[in-house]
Amino acid sequence: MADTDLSKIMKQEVGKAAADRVKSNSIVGLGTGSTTAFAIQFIGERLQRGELKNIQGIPTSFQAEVLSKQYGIPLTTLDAVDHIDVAIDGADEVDPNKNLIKGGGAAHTREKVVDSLADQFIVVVDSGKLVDKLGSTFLLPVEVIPMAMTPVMRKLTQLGGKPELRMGVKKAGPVVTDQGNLVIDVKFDEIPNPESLEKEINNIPGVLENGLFVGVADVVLVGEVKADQASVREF
Ligand SMILES: O=C(CO)[C@H](O)[C@H](O)COP(=O)(O)O
Repeated sequence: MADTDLSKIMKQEVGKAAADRVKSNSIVGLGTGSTTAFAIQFIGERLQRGELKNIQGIPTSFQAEVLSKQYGIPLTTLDAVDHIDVAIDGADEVDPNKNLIKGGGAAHTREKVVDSLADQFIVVVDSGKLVDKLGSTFLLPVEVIPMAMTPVMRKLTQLGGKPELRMGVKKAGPVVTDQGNLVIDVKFDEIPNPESLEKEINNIPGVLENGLFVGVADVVLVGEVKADQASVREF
C-alpha cells in the first residue's frame, strides 16, 4: 500500500475511535485538520443513526465549522456554555509526556482555547506524529498580529529560533489566520523545556499564541498500521 493510503487509514481509524468515545448529552470541542475531520464525520454519522443524541459542538476553526455543518452536528459558542465535556483534536508532534506541537493548520489559537477548557482532551494522531523531543520534525507555529511581525521575528531569533513567515498555497502572500493574523514558523534546534518556551514566546508583545500545548492533553489515541492491519492504541 502507498504511504498516503496508510496515513489515510490510520487517520480514519483513530478518528472513528475518538468519535466512539463521545457520549450523548455532551458539549464537544471539534478540532482542526485532516485527522479530526474524520472524527467530525463519524460523530455526524452516529448522530444520523440515532446512536448519539443532544450533542453541541464548539468548532476550533472555519474548517471545523464548515465540516460540522456538513455532517449535521449542531453548534454552539463559548458564550452559551459553561463547560466543554470533551475535545477531539489532532497534533503535528506528540512527545512521551503528551506535550504537543500544533498549528499545522494555523488554528492553534482557537484550538488552545477550546482544548484547554475541555474536561477531557483527546488527541488523535497517526504514528508518524510521535517524537521523543518536540521540535525534531516540525517547526513551531506562532500567531502574530501583522504590525508586530518584524520585532517578533527578531525576538524569536534572539531566543535561538530561525523564524520564517508562513506563505499561502494557491494564494499569493502570507497565510492569514481565522483571526486575520500571520503565522511565523520557527525552527528550534532543540526545545529542552517546552513549558518555559511556551510562556516565553507568549510573553513577546504582538504574539497571540504559539503551538506548544504543554500539560493540556489527557489521552492520546495513535493510529497504527502493522502488516496491513490498522489498529489504535492509547497512552
Ligand atoms: O494543529 C492543527 C491545526 O492547527 C492540526 O490539528 C494539526 O496540524 C494536525 O493536522 P492533521 O490531522 O491534518 O495532520
